[in-house]
Amino acid sequence: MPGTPNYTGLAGHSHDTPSQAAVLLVNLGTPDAPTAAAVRPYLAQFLGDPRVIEYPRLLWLAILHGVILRVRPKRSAHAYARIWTADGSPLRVGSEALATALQAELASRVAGPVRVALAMRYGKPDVASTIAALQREGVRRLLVLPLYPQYSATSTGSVFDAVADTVKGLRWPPELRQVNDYHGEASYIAALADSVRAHWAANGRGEKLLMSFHGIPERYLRAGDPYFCQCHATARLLREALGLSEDEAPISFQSRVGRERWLHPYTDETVKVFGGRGIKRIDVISPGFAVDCLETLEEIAMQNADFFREAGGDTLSYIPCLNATPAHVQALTDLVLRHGQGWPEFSPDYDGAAAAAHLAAARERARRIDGDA
Ligand SMILES: C=CC1=C(C)c2cc3[nH]c(cc4nc(cc5[nH]c(cc1n2)c(C)c5CCC(=O)O)C(CCC(=O)O)=C4C)c(C)c3C=C
Ligand SMILES: [Fe+2]
Ligand SMILES: [Fe+2]
Repeated sequence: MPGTPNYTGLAGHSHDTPSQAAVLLVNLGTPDAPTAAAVRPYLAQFLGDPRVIEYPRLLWLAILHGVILRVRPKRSAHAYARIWTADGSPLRVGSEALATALQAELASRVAGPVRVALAMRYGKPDVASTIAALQREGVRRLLVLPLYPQYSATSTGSVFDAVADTVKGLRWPPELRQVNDYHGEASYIAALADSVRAHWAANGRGEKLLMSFHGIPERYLRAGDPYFCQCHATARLLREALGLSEDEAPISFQSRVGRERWLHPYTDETVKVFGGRGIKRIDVISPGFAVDCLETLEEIAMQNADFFREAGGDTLSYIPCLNATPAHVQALTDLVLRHGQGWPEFSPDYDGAAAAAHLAAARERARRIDGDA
C-alpha cells in the first residue's frame, strides 16, 4: 500500500547531479545561553544519552529528572556565565572558526569539491539536519571527524550513534567514513608541542607541565573503553616531543561528575599536591580538547588556578587549546587528506574542467532522451 515514504530522499533524482564530498566536524555542543533555562535542555539531552551514563535506564532517568536537572543547571549556568563571550559560547565560536579555517585550507589542498560542515552532538545544529542539508547540496561522500583526539565510547562513540541513526532513515545514504581518533597523529602532536614551546617563549616556563584530560568513570575503562590508554599515549608522545620526563610532565584527569570513581589521578587533587609541595608555578595543557570550552577556560584556568593558589602555589598558567591556529588546521587537513584517499574529489588527478564537461555531456544526453520521449 502506498503511503508516506519510510525513508527520506530527494525527489527528482538525476544522474547528472554533480557529486561532492564533505567533512562533517562534530563537537559536543553547548547551551544557547548561560542561563539555567538554556542549560537544562542541553544537560537533559547530554546526560540522558545512554553512552554517557551507563546505568539502569529507568532508575537513571528518575534520578536525572528528579534530582540532577533541578540542581545542576543553575550551577552550570553560573560557570558558563564566567566564560561567555559577546559572540556566544567559546565552544561554539571556536568550533565554527575551526570549520571555516579548515574549509579554506582544504579548498587550496584538494582538487575536487570538498565541503566542511559543523554539527553538534547535543543541541544545534544537530547531526541529522546537517547531514540532510549536505545531501540536498549533492554530497555523496561523507567523512565524519569528531573533534575528539582520543576515542571514548562516551564522546566519539556517541557521535557515531547519531550518524548511524541518521543514515538509517535515508533512502540513499552517502558513502561513509569515520575517523575513530587521532591521538597519535604526528602533526597533532607536533602542533601541541609547538604550542607549548610558544607559550614558554611568551610567558616563561613553569616547574611542571601538567597534561589534563577530561575523565570518564573508571568502570568504562574496565569494560573496554580505550580512552585511558589513548590519553596516556598522547601524553607520552607530547613528552617525547618536548624532551620531558614523566615527573616534569605528568598526566591527570578532570571534570568528574557524580560519586563513582573516575580515571586517576584527578586534576584538582594534583594541583593541590603541587601547591602544597612548594611549587610556585605550573603550566597546564588540555590536549584532549580541540577547542577551548567550559572545561578548560572555567574549570582549569579559573577553578584549578584558585585551588593551586589556595594550596600554596602562585601561578597556574593555562596553555590554550589548538583552536583555529594554522598548526591545528594543518593537522586536521593531514588527517582529512589521509582518510579521503581513494575518493575522486581527493585525487590529485581530479580534473574540474573534465568533470564539468562530463556533466554537460550528461545533461545534453538527458535533453535528447527527453526530446525523443
Ligand atoms: C573530551 C572529551 C569528553 C569526554 C570523554 C567527556 C565525557 C563526559 N562528560 C560528562 C559530563 C559533562 N561534561 C560537560 C562538559 C564538556 N565535556 C566535554 C568533553 C568530554 N566529555 C566538553 C568539550 C565539555 C564542554 C562543553 C561546553 O559547553 O563548553 C558537562 C557540562 C557542563 C557541566 O554541567 O559541568 C557535563 C555534565 C560525563 C558524565 C562524561 C563521561 C561519562
Ligand atoms: Fe564532558
Ligand atoms: Fe566541568
